[in-house]
Amino acid sequence: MVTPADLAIKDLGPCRHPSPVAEKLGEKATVYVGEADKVLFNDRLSAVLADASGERPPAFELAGPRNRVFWDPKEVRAGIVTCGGLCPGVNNVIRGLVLTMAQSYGVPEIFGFRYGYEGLVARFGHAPMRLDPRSVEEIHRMGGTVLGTSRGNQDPHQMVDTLEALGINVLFVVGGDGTIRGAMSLVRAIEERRLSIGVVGVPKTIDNDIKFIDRSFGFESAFAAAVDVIRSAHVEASGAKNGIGLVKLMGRHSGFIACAAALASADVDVVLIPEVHAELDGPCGLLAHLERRLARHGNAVIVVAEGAMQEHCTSSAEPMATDLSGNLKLKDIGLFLRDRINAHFRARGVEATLKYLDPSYHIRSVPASPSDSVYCWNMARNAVHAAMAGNTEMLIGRWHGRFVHVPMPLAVRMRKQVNPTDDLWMAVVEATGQPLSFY
Ligand SMILES: Nc1ncnc2c1ncn2[C@@H]1O[C@H](COP(=O)(O)OP(=O)(O)O)[C@@H](O)[C@H]1O
Ligand SMILES: O=P(O)(O)OC[C@H]1O[C@](O)(COP(=O)(O)O)[C@@H](O)[C@@H]1O
Repeated sequence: MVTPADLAIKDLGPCRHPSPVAEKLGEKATVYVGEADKVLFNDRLSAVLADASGERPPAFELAGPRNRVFWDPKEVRAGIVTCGGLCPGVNNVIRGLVLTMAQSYGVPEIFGFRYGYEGLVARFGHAPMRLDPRSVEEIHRMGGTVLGTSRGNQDPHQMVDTLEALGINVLFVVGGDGTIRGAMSLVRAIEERRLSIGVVGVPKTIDNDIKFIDRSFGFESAFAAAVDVIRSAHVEASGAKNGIGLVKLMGRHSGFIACAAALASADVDVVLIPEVHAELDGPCGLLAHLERRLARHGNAVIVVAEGAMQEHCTSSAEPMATDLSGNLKLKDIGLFLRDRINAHFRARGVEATLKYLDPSYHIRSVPASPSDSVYCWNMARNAVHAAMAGNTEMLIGRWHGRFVHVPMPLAVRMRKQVNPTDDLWMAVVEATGQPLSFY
C-alpha cells in the first residue's frame, strides 16, 4: 500500500504540477509544487476507486498559502464569475476572494463578471463590476450573488477574448458541475492560445453533489431553512384529521438536502430521494405505508427530493426537456404526489387533509449560516492561495475534513450521491421508521 511518505511529486496523479501556466513561462516559473508531506492520501477513497475501475487512486495536495507564489501580485488582474443556481454563501465567497486578494496579496484590480458566463461574452453587453474591499464589505449579509448568475453555454473562445482584452490572468469560477465543465473548456481555449491565465474553482452546489467536497458551502444554511418549513408542515399535519404535510425540496440527482433536513427536524415520517426507488402502489408501496401510518398515528409528514420517483411522472416516449445549460427539466414530483395521495384516500372514503409546501427557492436564497460563513471564508482564501501559487484547472475541495486541491476533471468524473447502504440513509430509515425502500 502506498503511504504519504511514498508519494513524490511525480506521483501526484492527475494534479497538474507544475501548472500549465508555470510550464509555459518556463524560467519565470517559481510555483511552489508542494512536498510529500503536503499530500493527503486517502485510503478509503483509493479502495473505492480501485475497486470500481482499477485506476490509480488520486492524491490531493493540501490547500493553503505557499512560501513562494507564481504571480507577482502587483501584476495580477483577477476576475470572478458566479454561475448556475443560487446557493447560500456565494456572496461570502466573493467577499472572501476580494478581501484575500486585496489585503493579503495586494492585488490591485479585481473584476466581477455579471450574470455567469454571459458576462464573459462581449455581445451580451454586461460590463464587469470593479470589486474592492469596500464594495464587498456588507454583501455577506445577503443571500444570492451580487454579480448575478445565468445558465446557458457560451463559446469559450469568445470568453477568452474578454479575458485577454481586460488582461485578466487569474479567473475564479464559483459554480457547480456545469460551471466546472465550462471552466475546463475555457482552460482548453486558453491553452490553445498559449496564454497565461489561471482558472481556479470554488465548488457551489446546494444539492451537495460534487465529489471530493464533504459538505458544499450553503448546504447547511439551506437545509436549516428547510427544517423551519418541515416544522410548519408538521404543525399543519398534527392539527388536522388524518393530516398529511408534504414538503418538496431541491435535489435533482442527490437527496442530501431531504435527508439532512429530515434528520435535523425529527418531524418526518417518509423521505423520498432519487437514489432509492419507491413504488406508489401495492402492499409495500408508499400509499399503503401512508394508510398504515395514518391509522396508527393520525398524521404524517413526507419530504420528497425533486428528483425522486421521476419514473412515475415521466413516460419514456416523451423526450425530457432541458434547461439552457443542458440539465434535465424534471417533472414536479411534489404536485404529482399531492394529487395521487389525495385521489388514493378519496377513493377509499378516508377523509385526509394534505398540505403541500414547496420552499425550493426560499431555502437556497437565504444568507449563509454562521458555520457556512466560516466555511465560505476558508474556501475563498484557499482558492486565492491556490491561484497565486500558479495553479489552474483545479478547485478547492474539502475531503475528510481537509481543504485540498482537486483537479477539475476528477471532480466532475462522477456525482456524489446518497449511498442507500451507507450511514446517512440508515440514519434516515431509523429516524423515520420507514422501510429501506417502498418496493
Ligand atoms: N459541458 C459543459 N461545457 C461548457 N459549459 C457548460 C457545460 N455544462 C454547463 N456549462 C455552463 O456552465 C454554467 C453553469 O452550469 P449549470 O449546469 O447551469 O449550473 P452548475 O454549474 O451549478 O451545475 C452555464 O453557463 C452552463 O451553460
Ligand atoms: O434555478 P432553476 O433553473 O430553476 O434550477 C433549479 C435547480 O437549481 C438547483 O438549485 C441547483 O442546480 P445547479 O447546481 O445546477 O445550479 C437544483 O437543486 C435545482 O434543480
